[in-house]
Amino acid sequence: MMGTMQRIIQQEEILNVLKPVQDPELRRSLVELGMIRNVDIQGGNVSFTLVLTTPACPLREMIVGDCKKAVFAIDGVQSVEVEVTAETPKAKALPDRQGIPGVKNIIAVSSGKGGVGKTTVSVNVAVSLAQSGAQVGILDADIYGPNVPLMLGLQGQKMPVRHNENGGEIFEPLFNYGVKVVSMGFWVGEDQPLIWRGPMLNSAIRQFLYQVDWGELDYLIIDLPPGTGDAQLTLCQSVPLAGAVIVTTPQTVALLDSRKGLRMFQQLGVPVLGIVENMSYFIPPDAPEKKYDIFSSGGGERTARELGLPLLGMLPLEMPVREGGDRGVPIAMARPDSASAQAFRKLAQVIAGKVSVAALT
Ligand SMILES: Nc1ncnc2c1ncn2[C@@H]1O[C@H](COP(=O)(O)OP(=O)(O)OP(=O)(O)O)[C@@H](O)[C@H]1O
Repeated sequence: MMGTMQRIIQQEEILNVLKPVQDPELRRSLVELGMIRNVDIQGGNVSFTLVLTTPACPLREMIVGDCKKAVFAIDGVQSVEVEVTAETPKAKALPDRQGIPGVKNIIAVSSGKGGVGKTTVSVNVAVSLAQSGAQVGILDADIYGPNVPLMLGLQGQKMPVRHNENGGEIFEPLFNYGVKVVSMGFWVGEDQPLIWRGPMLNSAIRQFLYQVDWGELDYLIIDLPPGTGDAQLTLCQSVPLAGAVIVTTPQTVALLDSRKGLRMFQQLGVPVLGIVENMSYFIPPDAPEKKYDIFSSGGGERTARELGLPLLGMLPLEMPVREGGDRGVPIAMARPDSASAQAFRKLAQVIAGKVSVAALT
């Protein structure tokens, strides 16, 4: 450009305009949280890295937009390039709980009664988190009906075992759709009836938590058995849970049962992230634009309000969800554009967001 001197933009200016931009969930400055890194200025071209607190950040686009707007306000800026990465924070330690080395956040998925879709939610949330780029594991602790192997296409497989230098057994998780998987089903066979009681149950659960080579995980999802029995107690008292999610359907009975679950978590000092309403409405396969409230509407919302918990998500009842489960290809994987897959993805983001906020505040 003839005659005009190009203004030199300083790194300081970039950080100054970014300082007022907040992480909307944490309500704190991105700069102060250390989320802005590697600021680089080449003439009028600015680039930097935005380090989110979870790869499944629900507000990614909004934060990037806010950052760009702030930087473009500086005189002389011609382009802004934002590279987005994530570093998931580790859940807070809890007294008398033993964490799993390398595992940052352990999230329990529970339900008051069976058949409400707890396993379906666990596997689809796990797959959605993995799709976002997170490192994810799932522990199928539903000792009475371990369905995770079936739903993740790993039925009939066995977990490899190796021995450490002291001769102790170390289990290797299986792996599919980006998720490390451990299930009671890999150990005893899915159709083998087993009565788990007292010390045997406790030691089996502890083995699956602490004798598995989980590696580095951002999220370990635990699919709990339904109800509030011994297995649930052992799990909640062993590991420092980042939070529990309660899955319910809109029916009144299911809702009543959720209340018991909530009380159990509260008594054990486990933070409850909120309620998930599954089978909220039916989407017919021949008319995907329609919605039918089969089990009445607003139940999940009402319960969430009564229990003082957030409603984390409402999931449709759709035939491909069940078919995907039976075929061993979760809907989040098989049909990522379907209404259900989108609802699972959104749910996974909401859970990840809440877990990160809890870890950092
Ligand atoms: N949103 C949905 N749409 C269609 N089918 C669903 C949905 N959620 C769950 N199902 C189906 O309902 C059945 C029960 O679901 P699932 O096994 O996930 O429940 P659960 O609560 O884990 O049961 P349990 O713990 O008693 O074994 C499965 O066949 C599953 O595919």
